[in-house]
Amino acid sequence: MDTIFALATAQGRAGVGIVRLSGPDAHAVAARYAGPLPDTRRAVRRPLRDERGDVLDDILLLTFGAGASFTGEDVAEFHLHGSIAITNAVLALLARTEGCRLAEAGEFTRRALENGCMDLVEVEGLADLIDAETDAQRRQAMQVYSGGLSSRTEGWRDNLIRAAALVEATIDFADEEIPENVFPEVEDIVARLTTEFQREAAGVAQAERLRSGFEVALIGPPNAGKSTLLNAIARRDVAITSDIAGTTRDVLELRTDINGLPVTFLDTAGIRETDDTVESIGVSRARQRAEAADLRIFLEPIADLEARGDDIRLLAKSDIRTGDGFPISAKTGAGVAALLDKVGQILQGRLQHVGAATHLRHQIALSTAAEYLLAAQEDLVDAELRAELAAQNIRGAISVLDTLVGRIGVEDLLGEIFSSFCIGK
Ligand SMILES: Nc1nc2c(ncn2[C@@H]2O[C@H](COP(=O)(O)OP(=O)(O)OP(=O)(O)O)[C@@H](O)[C@H]2O)c(=O)[nH]1
Ligand SMILES: [K+]
Ligand SMILES: [Mg+2]
Repeated sequence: MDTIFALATAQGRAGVGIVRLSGPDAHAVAARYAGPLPDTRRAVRRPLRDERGDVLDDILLLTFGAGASFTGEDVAEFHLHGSIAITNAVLALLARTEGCRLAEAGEFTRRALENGCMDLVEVEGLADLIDAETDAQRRQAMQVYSGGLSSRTEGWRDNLIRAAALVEATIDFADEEIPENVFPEVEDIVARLTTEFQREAAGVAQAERLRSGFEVALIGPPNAGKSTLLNAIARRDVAITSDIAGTTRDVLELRTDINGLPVTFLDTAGIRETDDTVESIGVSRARQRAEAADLRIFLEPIADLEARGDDIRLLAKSDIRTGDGFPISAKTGAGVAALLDKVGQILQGRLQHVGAATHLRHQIALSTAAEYLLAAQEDLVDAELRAELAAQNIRGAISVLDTLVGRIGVEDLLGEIFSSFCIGK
């Protein structure tokens, strides 16, 4: 097994830069360049010298023992002054060191997984945590990372193992007398978990949206004030505005954070019939993006674009108009904060159905497990005759749960999961 190393902190100039080593030689290499090792988990200040004895930096040295580190292996950390020259010199020194090599993307985490320090779901949670940009994203990632789904899965698995064992007992003892009728309990477990898996799977779509960010489209005819509203939301001049109808052609994206939710507002071309080739491309893009968005804000109704459930209908330019709709004046700013609150509330409301499952991979696994259990429910209708099939289907659901947490079939999934990791994680 190689000893791997990488810069664990971000590239570039910073107060501190941390180089992490993991593997069988991690401690020996640390001792060779930074003097005698302190006890594990005790930080000491040391000169870090290259092979000629030249001091590269004055560092904080920290070690972790195998079995009590992030990767499960011996680990050493060099806390360097975060200068580009220092980190480069230290990385070059380690690259020249026999038995050491630069880690691949995600390799530290992969070792943690292989050594049983984390399961697959926790690895996904860690990736989400590192990618999190808003508070709600951080909370969701933290819940996955800290094992919410993993422990739920453990519980489900225990229940299903019991259900399968009960059914199998009726097969094994078929000729003898069975002490009691076990099927009501089995039916109960299977029915309960079917519902639970379906409910969990249904929440994933919105959890995915929270990770990728919600899109909210500003829609209306030309000159309705969409671009002026976008600028008011941004509090700066993002979009060109004018009293000329057809000013906006491309879709403009504005990333915002509304009460911890990642929300991208889309300013779009005013929707109308037009002979102008470029404008008509803009209009069809506006329609497409409006269709796909999580929420639409209509500055004025559009005849052939139906508003859906939560979509918001504005009374735009409320400083010069009266009528129905949520009053907004992008010009004076009146109503803009209230509109953002409303958008935040609507999107937050959609997250209430998010459970412990948050990735498409979880959704697929839980839906598949639910299908096995539905089949088992059918078998149980005729339990005396079809006990064997019922047991098989319950076992099928168990093995899907095992794949979910990476107990089996991990290799197939690793490439995909680790593709999102950076070097040093
Ligand atoms: N009085 C008033 N005028 C506004 C308001 N919002 C926009 N306007 C004016 O309405 C005109 C059109 O504004 P835009 O923001 O360019 O409208 P748009 O919907 O983006 O137009 P297109 O990009 O052409 O589809 C400009 O002259 C704005 O100054 C408002 O709240 N009050
Ligand atoms: K305009
Ligand atoms: Mg515009």
